[in-house]
Amino acid sequence: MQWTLVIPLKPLARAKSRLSDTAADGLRPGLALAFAQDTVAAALACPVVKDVAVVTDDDLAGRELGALGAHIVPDEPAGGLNAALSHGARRVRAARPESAVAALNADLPALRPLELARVLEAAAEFPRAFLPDAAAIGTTLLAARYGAELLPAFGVDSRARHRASGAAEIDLGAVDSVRQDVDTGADLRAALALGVGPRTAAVAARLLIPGQ
Ligand SMILES: Nc1nc2c(ncn2[C@@H]2O[C@H](COP(=O)(O)OP(=O)(O)OP(=O)(O)O)[C@@H](O)[C@H]2O)c(=O)[nH]1
Ligand SMILES: C=C(OP(=O)(O)O)C(=O)O
Repeated sequence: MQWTLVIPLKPLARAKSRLSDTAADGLRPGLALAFAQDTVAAALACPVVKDVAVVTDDDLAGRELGALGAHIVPDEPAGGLNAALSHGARRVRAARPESAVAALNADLPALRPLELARVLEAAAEFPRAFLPDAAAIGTTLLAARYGAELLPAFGVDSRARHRASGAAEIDLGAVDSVRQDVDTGADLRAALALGVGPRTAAVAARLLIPGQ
């Protein structure tokens, strides 16, 4: 099964506010863009990913991620993360109704294409499935096969909401790179320890990160 990924991205100037103690205001938009670039590049290199749609209103991010090969969908609902994801999934299926779609966070700078493939192959066993984040509280990926609606419920405590919605929880070892979202300085250190993509590595080298 081949998947279309829907990746949401906030305007860079407002992104990653919880990293303000790790990256100064002047560096944070570039860091958020680097996370998104490394996430999109790894997603496009995944053998079971057919294409990637990024839902964003950020002009610079749209240009840079479009140059990597993503389709850019404007965040027309402007109603937050879940509205953006539902909109992206509807757009994908308006063009190709048979699409298998999966929402993936844009803050996975350590993402490895073959780990993503294992997660999507596991998701293909269920109408809807999700992967909990590294903290085991949130979600990094929510998948819906042909015939199932995505019904995204991301945000604080989304693991419990996705489970309650009937989506199957994917329980796989050795997929840390798909689970390691970066919200805090501690998350960034964990991602650096896993090994991040080249754009994040270049920006992170300009930050003073204790323990690095
Ligand atoms: N298109 C779109 N994407 C969003 C929106 N809100 C959040 N996202 C994206 O959804 C994913 C998870 O978002 P959060 O972790 O809640 O937000 P963040 O900007 O990454 O970090 P914080 O500012 O620290 O909350 C990231 O890829 C965000 O860029 C939105 O309103 N529209
Ligand atoms: C939006 C979510 O992630 P974050 O922890 O990045 O806010 C989520 O886990 O549903």
